[in-house]
Amino acid sequence: MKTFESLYAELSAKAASGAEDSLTVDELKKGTHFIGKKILEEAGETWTAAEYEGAARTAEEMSQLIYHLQVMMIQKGISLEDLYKNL
Ligand SMILES: N=c1c2ncn([C@@H]3O[C@H](COP(=O)(O)OP(=O)(O)OP(=O)(O)O)[C@@H](O)[C@H]3O)c2ncn1[C@@H]1O[C@H](COP(=O)(O)O)[C@@H](O)[C@H]1O
Repeated sequence: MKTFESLYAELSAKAASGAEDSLTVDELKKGTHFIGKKILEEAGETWTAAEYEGAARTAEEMSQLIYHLQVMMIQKGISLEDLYKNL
């Protein structure tokens, strides 16, 4: 099972490697505007799931939101420490 930290490390490694089969690498190439739209999309889907679809579906959408947030972190050079100091 992955954690927030292990996923961030995995995505950072994917970004550094430029792996051609990586959706993360693809998304980073599409840039900030695209990633931002995904964050909005997944945030909305999280809200909808929370209203109408139960905990399991909400957790699934939250996981996708966290993923795209992490892609944006990497895109903008934001470290875990940069994030944690603001929590
Ligand atoms: N956790 C995720 C993850 N969550 C979401 N996504 C991306 O988001 C897509 C699914 O959500 P979308 O909204 O785009 O697609 P959808 O079918 O509309 O799904 P819903 O929005 O309806 O829920 C996937 O096709 C991925 O592009 C993810 N892609 C990757 N990961 C993790 O990142 C790791 C690295 O992935 P790669 O970079 O592709 O190797 C993987 O091992 C996973 O653990």
